[in-house]
Amino acid sequence: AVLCDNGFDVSIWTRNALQAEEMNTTHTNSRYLPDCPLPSSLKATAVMSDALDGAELVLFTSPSSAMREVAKQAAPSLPANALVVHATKGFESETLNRMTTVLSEELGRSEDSMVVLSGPSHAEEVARRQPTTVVVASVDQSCAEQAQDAFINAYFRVYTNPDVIGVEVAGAIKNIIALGAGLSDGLGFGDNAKAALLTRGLAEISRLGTAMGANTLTFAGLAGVGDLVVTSTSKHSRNWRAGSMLAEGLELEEVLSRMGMVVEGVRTTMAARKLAERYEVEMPIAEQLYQVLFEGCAPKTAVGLLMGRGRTHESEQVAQDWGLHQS
Ligand SMILES: NC(=O)C1=CN([C@@H]2O[C@H](COP(=O)(O)OP(=O)(O)OC[C@H]3O[C@@H](n4cnc5c(N)ncnc54)[C@H](O)[C@@H]3O)[C@@H](O)[C@H]2O)C=CC1
Ligand SMILES: O=C(CO)COP(=O)(O)O
Repeated sequence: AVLCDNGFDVSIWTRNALQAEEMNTTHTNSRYLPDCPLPSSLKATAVMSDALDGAELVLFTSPSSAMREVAKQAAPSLPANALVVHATKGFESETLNRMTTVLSEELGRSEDSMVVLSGPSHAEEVARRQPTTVVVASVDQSCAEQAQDAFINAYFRVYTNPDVIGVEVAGAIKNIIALGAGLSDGLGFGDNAKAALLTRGLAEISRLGTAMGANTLTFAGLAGVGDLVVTSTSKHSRNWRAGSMLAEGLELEEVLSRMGMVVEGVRTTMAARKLAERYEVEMPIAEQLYQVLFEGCAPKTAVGLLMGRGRTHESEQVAQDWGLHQS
């Protein structure tokens, strides 16, 4: 919708021909974005090569679990000079790769030319043209600027950032904390608990991201604290909603089937546990979410374990998490 508003000729690909027909005829997507009219100039197709024909910019937005499969299908028809951008928030479960790595492998392009678009941007609000700010990150500044030029407009403000690792890690891990925020709210805990979860959650994001090579400052920006806040507090957030349903005592499978849309934080919790081990960082909130999601731990027990952790000294921890040296 943003690219249509900016005057581009936009084709959207879906594997579902009926959905393509609905988008072309009634200009709606009732299954995934109800009550949001789509631009009448948007063309939908279930034929990948038609969607990619002559494309100058290709935006990949599948769930992380489908990124490799979708990129594989796109590769043969991808125009050589098309700018590749993605807006997916997660890791590949099997390899723990970030999405730019998956795209680079499948598309045979340099990872440095890939762009990631991230930040606090619920689709429901963007489609209604409500003010939204995002980041486009690429190692190649000219690629980031091309994406910035394409997307920026009066209601969609786009910042560039060279820190692809930081932007991708922040976008993925905040979903775990948002699940935790939904659980906390669902359990009836208050604003104090949520503030603690967000603050200590940001410390975990920063700790892992920095160990993976990110610039710590990215976590203070839109892709970091910005997206963490929106996903942990918005009524639109699927991760938050999934967390609040878990607090009601529903089984994970039941929650996912009721959601009917991707809840990236679930797979990301598994990935984060492995990444924490690989990079030797502590992620106590992610670990407790793992226990609740996959090991049958009662949410209240998990909260008790978090609250009862060994005593520590905040400024030393903050300095470490944010890569600062204390004098
Ligand atoms: N919805 C939002 O507001 C935002 C979502 N994101 C990210 O975008 C990604 C996608 O999220 P949503 O579109 O919201 O999810 P969704 O669950 O609403 O829609 C996913 C779409 O992908 C399709 N899909 C699933 N598996 C597929 C496969 N194997 N091959 C082809 N198509 C497949 C589904 O049919 C559906 O059309 C996620 O990583 C999410 O974190 C990022 C920013 C905002
Ligand atoms: O990343 C998002 C908003 O920036 C979307 O979050 P949910 O997947 O939890 O809806």
